[in-house]
Amino acid sequence: MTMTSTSTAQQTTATAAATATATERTGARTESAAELIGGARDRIDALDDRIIGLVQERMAVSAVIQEARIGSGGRRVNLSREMEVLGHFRDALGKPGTALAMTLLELCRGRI
Ligand SMILES: O=C(O)C(=O)C[C@]1(C(=O)O)C=C[C@@H](O)C=C1
Repeated sequence: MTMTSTSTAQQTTATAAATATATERTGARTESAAELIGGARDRIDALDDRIIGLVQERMAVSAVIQEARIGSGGRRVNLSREMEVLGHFRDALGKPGTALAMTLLELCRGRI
């Protein structure tokens, strides 16, 4: 055997190492599944960046409303409006939607 040739045993070992790497990276047992998962994770990361940007935009708009209300002599919190927001998310996403909306409201106006 020359120094540059690769035995079947070495190839098998290399393939096993590649599969182990895919499993370590993604939990998948095949390289093709790991590639699909890697691409989908990139899409999720991009979606999460957009969601974070939308949450930050919502916080800024909410602050404008709260400052106008407080500046006019009113209170920061408007519970009837918060019930509408909670209902909107619950109708769209069910019970976890309510929890998500509560977290959004907490981010936008702090804890009551
Ligand atoms: O819609 C309002 O009046 C707001 O002040 C915005 C907002 C919200 O972030 O959705 C924040 C605080 C209020 O308690 C209710 C709702």
